[in-house]
Amino acid sequence: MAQIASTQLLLTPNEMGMADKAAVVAGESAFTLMASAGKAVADAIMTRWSKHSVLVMAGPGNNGGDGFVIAQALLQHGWPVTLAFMGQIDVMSEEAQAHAKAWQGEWQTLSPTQLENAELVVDALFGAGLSRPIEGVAHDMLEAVAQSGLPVCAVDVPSGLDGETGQVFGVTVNAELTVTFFRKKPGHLLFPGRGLCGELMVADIGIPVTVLDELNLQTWENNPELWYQKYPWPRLDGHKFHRGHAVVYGGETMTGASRLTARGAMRIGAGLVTLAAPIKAWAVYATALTGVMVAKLEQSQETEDFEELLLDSRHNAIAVGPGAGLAGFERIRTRKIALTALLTGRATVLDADALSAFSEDPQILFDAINGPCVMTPHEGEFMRLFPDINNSPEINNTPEIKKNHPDNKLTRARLAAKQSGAVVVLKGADTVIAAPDGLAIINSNAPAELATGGSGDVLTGFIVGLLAQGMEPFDAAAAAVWMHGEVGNDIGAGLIAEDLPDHLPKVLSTFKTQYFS
Ligand SMILES: NC(=O)C1=CN([C@@H]2O[C@H](COP(=O)(O)OP(=O)(O)OC[C@H]3O[C@@H](n4cnc5c(N)ncnc54)[C@H](OP(=O)(O)O)[C@@H]3O)[C@@H](O)[C@H]2O)[C@@H](O)CC1
Ligand SMILES: Nc1ncnc2c1ncn2[C@@H]1O[C@H](COP(=O)(O)OP(=O)(O)O)[C@@H](O)[C@H]1O
Ligand SMILES: [K+]
Repeated sequence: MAQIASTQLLLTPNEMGMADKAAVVAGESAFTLMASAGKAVADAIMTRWSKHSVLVMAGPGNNGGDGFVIAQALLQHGWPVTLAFMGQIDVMSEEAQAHAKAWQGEWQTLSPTQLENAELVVDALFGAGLSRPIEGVAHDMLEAVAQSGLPVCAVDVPSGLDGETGQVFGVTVNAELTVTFFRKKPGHLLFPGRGLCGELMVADIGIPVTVLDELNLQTWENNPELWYQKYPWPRLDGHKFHRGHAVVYGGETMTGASRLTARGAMRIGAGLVTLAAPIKAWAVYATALTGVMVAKLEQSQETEDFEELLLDSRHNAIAVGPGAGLAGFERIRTRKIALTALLTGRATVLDADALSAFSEDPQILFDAINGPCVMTPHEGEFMRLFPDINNSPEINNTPEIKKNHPDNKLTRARLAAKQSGAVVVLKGADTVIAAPDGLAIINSNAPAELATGGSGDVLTGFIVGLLAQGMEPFDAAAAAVWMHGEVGNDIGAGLIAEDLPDHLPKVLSTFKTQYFS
């Protein structure tokens, strides 16, 4: 995957530091890298804004070094520039000192009063080297910038934002534009970080792509580049059995949920979809569904009937959870149905009630996962199923506290995948898809309109539909999440879950034209 989609790789600040060092070892000069970084930001500023009175805030490390380059470039183009420095020049890196010496304007010491005459702020206080919450004058300054409402261009990250987790260390600013270098960082895509960066630009500063080979990177931003080659397009000589047969379990009360799942599975191309439902609700399903077949599960022997249905090995992918039921005895039935699905060893998606039904003893569920499995919890379901990951004092107190901090959504999803043996799709505005072996993808194309009842049920349908067509769980989950986001964008305002499956064909056509013609 790394070679196919190198542009989608995400580097933590630490990994970016390693890439930076490897580039220097490979013959790039640190001075030139910093010059290119600063120039890229200055160019972006001059493209976006007309000549304004600029305040460049330069911090004590190389982020501040970039600030000196930016200030000088803008000054040379006739912009009125004030440079506000915080730090000690003689302890800065050689390249930062060299660029600081090249600054031909006036120096000032960082202070909130400098905002009075500013029309635009360049934030080069802290970048990848942020190591603790911001305090003192830097804190006051960032707070004053935030309150001023002035437009901000952030260098690498808005200062205070942790590029690894997307969390804020004490205080930060809301940037209108963020220019980062070489590759994005997870913190640019994970909330709240994503909401603080404004428009995000990635500048090529001359770091050779070959440095990535040495880094064993495992995190990507979701994009078809990652999985389009494995996408199961219908074969010219194919028939419906080549496209798999998905089985969706439907409960007795919330019948809409599993119907959305079944329709999602059909639309994404499963050859056949059977919805298996308890007899009490059978008529509802049978009346409402046309292309989807409905199988009856007799009263008091639903699990046995479900098991029997699955004896047919053509039923190659199963979804359990949407509308499965948690009230009273339904909870036990949902558990049994989920375990029956997992026992077949066939590709299974577990969502919603199939996750919550195991909140008291999740290990029973994890022990049953021996085949390809995708779990799609939202935050609430995740908390119920993985309380250890969220609350364990061990996790909060390890030396790697930052990496394992519960606010690190990427780490939480990875730990959950490892613990359960399933691909975990931790949903939200910044959905993370993680595999038990540590590979992870952050999704970034989903619009807020997707936050509506039933939208997750459709996602489950997309995933099971791709699994039925033979896609591997990690790829199927990534592809489905991306399609879901694209469909959401396509529909836009007014979106309801029912629309999602029926708008998929348009998104699929665009995808097909782009990647397969
Ligand atoms: N990657 C690339 O390819 C390239 C990267 N480049 C640029 O380099 C940047 C990374 O530079 P960097 O490593 O020097 O870190 P940076 O963010 O400037 O801060 C470190 C300083 O801040 C201090 N400090 C930390 N936290 C603090 C706090 N809360 N409150 C107060 N102080 C605090 C810390 O002090 P210490 O922790 O050591 O006490 C240290 O002095 C990167 O973001 C990008 O802009 C480009 O130039 C070229 C190519
Ligand atoms: N603010 C948001 N921006 C983008 N996508 C979102 C947002 N909130 C939720 N989503 C997506 O919408 C879907 C909601 O799923 P879920 O919470 O299971 O809802 P339901 O159970 O009603 O189907 C998920 O795919 C999630 O990633
Ligand atoms: K910054």
